[in-house]
Amino acid sequence: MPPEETTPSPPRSSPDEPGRPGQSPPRATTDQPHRPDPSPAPVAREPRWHAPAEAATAPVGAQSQASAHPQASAGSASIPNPTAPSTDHAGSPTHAPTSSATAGIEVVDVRRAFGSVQAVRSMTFTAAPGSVTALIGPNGAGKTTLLLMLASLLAPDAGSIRIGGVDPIADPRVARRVLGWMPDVLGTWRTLSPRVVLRMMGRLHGMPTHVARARADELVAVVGLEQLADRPSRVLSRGQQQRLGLARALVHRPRVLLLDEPAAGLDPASRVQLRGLLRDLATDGCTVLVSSHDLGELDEVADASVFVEAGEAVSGDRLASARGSSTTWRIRSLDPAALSLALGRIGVAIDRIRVEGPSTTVVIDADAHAADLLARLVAAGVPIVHFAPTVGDIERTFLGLSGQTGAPGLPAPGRVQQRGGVR
Ligand SMILES: Nc1ncnc2c1ncn2[C@@H]1O[C@H](COP(=O)(O)OP(=O)(O)OP(=O)(O)O)[C@@H](O)[C@H]1O
Repeated sequence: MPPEETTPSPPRSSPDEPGRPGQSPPRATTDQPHRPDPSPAPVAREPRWHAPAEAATAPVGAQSQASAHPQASAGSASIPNPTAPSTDHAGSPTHAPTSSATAGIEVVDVRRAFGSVQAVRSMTFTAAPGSVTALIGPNGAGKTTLLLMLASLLAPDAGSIRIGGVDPIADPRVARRVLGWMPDVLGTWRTLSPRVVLRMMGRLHGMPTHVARARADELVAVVGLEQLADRPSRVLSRGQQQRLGLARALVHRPRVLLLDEPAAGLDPASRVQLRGLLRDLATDGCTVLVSSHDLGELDEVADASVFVEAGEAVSGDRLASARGSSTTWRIRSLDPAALSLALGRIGVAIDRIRVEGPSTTVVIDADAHAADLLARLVAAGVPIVHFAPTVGDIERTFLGLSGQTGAPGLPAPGRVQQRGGVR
């Protein structure tokens, strides 16, 4: 059983260890009882929370619904592949058998209602192994409901789900060996320390005591909780609880990782570290599906994205239209006057240019035109120090879907008047 279901009633906080607010068990999002957590699993070492900077800043791949682009990240060569055939602590196979063709997430026409509320209307998408897929949508779109169904904690009314080739509804015990689940709010034993919580999770996953102990020690370091590892969990801050929640999801080295708002409450440095960890896990072959409202974060880490609106995946046509044909680029130069002059000489239409403090923004129709403009500015001797879109692909698409542009005050890209040298 997951800790939130088996957690004994929390004792009162002692005076020297005051409990933190908001540490009650997770919100009830289902109308069904949660099922037991996944069982055992194997393996060796782990990508670290303190990931290499280059992995943390890996560029975003092409963002497209229901497509994924496995992306190699630097600094991960020594990390073992969690999808490799594995054995249990006695040397016997423990993972559910999966083929590479079915190792990711497959969702076909999944539906779920709560009474008269159709939370998930019709969801179809895939998430590929070795990639981070973003799950994006406004409040109430159905993301958490979908994740609960993927995590085998909520039965769909209709449709088909495969997690690593396993049907989580028909075969939840096997599915739970494959998947790791990090809910948006951590439910845990408030009086137990993170180290003990992780040991218990290891034992619940079927690990022998000494293996569970070693795994807990390892994970405490992976998520950077060494200093608090032996304090009661109730003293953890929101961000520290997130770290423990992630460690808990990783205990059995899952091949599919489902994360609901994992960066909530994390400080900026921790967010960078989380991105590095997720990239490393994906590089190792893990299928990572992450729901978040932090579109900038997702733009940094995701290889693919699934946009959800009113319980449905947004169609490719709508996504293409939402992305629009133009992008606003931000340019900074050591010599702003030279930049303005050069933009005029190159023939950029005045209505596409906007000066915003030390930056200049320019609406440009295509990446190739942006590259051409940059080359011309450099050739003109303008000392450029920054040249990038004002928002990432995911954010631009989300804003397009919600009818907003990425740059307040600028016309919507699709409505920019077509004149001037750079489109
Ligand atoms: N247990 C429940 N009983 C009744 N309605 C529910 C239940 N869980 C979710 N809903 C409803 O289903 C819809 C989808 O909720 P869900 O939590 O999946 O959205 P979400 O996309 O995760 O939202 P958010 O981004 O705000 O977390 C909402 O209208 C919500 O009110």
